[in-house]
Amino acid sequence: MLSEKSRPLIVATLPLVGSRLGAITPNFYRRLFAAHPELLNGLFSRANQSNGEQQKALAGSIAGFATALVAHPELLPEQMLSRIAHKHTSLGITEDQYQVVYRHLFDAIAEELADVITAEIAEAWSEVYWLMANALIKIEKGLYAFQANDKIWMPWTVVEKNQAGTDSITFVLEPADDTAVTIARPGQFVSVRVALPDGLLQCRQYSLSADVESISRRIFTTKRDDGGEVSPVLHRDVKVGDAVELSNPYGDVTLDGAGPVVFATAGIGCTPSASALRALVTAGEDREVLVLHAEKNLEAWALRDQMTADIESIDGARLQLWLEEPTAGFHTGFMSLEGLDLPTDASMYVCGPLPFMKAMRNQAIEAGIPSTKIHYEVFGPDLWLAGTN
Ligand SMILES: NC(=O)C1=CN([C@@H]2O[C@H](COP(=O)(O)OP(=O)(O)OC[C@H]3O[C@@H](n4cnc5c(N)ncnc54)[C@H](O)[C@@H]3O)[C@@H](O)[C@H]2O)C=CC1
Repeated sequence: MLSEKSRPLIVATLPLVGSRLGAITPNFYRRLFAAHPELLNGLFSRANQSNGEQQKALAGSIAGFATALVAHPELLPEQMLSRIAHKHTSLGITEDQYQVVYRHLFDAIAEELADVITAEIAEAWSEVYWLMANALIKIEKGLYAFQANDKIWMPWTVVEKNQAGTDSITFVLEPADDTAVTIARPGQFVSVRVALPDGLLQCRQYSLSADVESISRRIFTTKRDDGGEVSPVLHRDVKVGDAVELSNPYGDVTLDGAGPVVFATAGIGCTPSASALRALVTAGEDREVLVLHAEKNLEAWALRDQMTADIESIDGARLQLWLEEPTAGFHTGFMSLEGLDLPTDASMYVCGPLPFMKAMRNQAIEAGIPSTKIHYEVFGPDLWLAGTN
């Protein structure tokens, strides 16, 4: 809980700190990587450092956390913390790293706010930082303890590499050693760590796309991002028989409970809903499921065969498709919920490009689905949660 002493100081300085975060976060990362260059090898994304997205996400989450604390000093923003904790654990973040981040972040704040900062203001912001850090440390300990092993990275052997639609590939992997495997939940992701051509280790999170309950294989599907660093290596360089490092499964946007479900997905964002559909089929669970999917054209849909077969075998499952390229029998253009018969008691899962998710969430709320029942998965730095709109 934020102390009564700190609260007015945070309220008074939040606009100023918020307006200077654009300078504070790059200053922080400069300091952090100067002192710990090893963090760039296998932890932080080089691409998101150079395009500035990591800085924006950090700035947004500090501001978002402080804003939430000021509004409700007795509550911690659980959903926000849970999302960050799942991402952190998939990268192997440890408790001691919070102290390292604290030192460099507060040195950066002291430098960038030198004209206004006082010892009292610094102390109030320290309190905010440690409220957030300690809450994350606690959640992350619980997530690590839940795993079947205490490893961060495990070697898995690629046993199949299958083209999936025009731009994606489905990788099927088997354990390369005898580390105990955690059973995943539908909707979860793993971090995948590969060496780039220049030797730097880099990780990305990919949703499991099928058979999440298996302990003998992992399946994920990834779209090639030509401007990216990791998916081109996976698509071009990783061959059947190669070992790839995977984390344990994480992610809190999972298909739980019973009742009607709406999946609204676009592009490669279909992967978590594909694993959820497969889980329903495996469990022999029939329930009302509305699958809404959007693509450029039919050929681009990475998991078309798997998802259409699974939808057909679930009693109560229906599919509606939007294609940007006009195609007979399907909606044309971007997805729209207008005029659809949405079950208003449904849980809704949204995944795809950020503008798509924002549009779907707004439209679903208009259509009467409560915001608490709308779940979304963001890949990459969490710019939406960060409140940058
Ligand atoms: N790599 C992965 O395994 C996963 C990636 N993602 C995320 O999905 C996103 C990219 O997916 P892509 O397949 O490349 O998407 P894309 O750019 O090919 O777009 C897919 C579809 O999204 C819809 N769309 C695009 N912009 C829209 C807008 N402004 N409003 C409404 N609808 C819009 C369109 O129907 C489009 O055909 C990335 O942000 C990625 O982070 C999500 C899940 C898994």
